[in-house]
Amino acid sequence: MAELINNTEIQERASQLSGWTVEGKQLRSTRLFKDFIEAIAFVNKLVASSEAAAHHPDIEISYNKVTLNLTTHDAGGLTEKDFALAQEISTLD
Ligand SMILES: C[C@H](O)[C@H](O)[C@H]1CNC2=NC(N)=NC(=O)C2=N1
Repeated sequence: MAELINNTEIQERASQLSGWTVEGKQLRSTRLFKDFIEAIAFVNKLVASSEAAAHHPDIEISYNKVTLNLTTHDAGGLTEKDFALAQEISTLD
């Protein structure tokens, strides 16, 4: 099982991530798009990286707004898996 990252390191790692905040035991990112079609296109781009990592964001879609939440369920908090996937998602348009 992936190891939990301690709070000090979480803050440090999160400060190096663009567009993500720590909310409780989750990493959260909200992205705004032109419309629903662009929002869904972005969500589709998440499939390949999420499947490759065997790690998947929880996704909220509200018209042109996509909110992603990452946590590691079996570890009960944030692990390297969350930061690695968040970093990769940050590189997507
Ligand atoms: C067996 C499989 O790897 C697990 O259920 C994975 C799938 N995707 C996951 N995604 C996320 N975000 N957290 C998890 O703990 C998780 N667990």
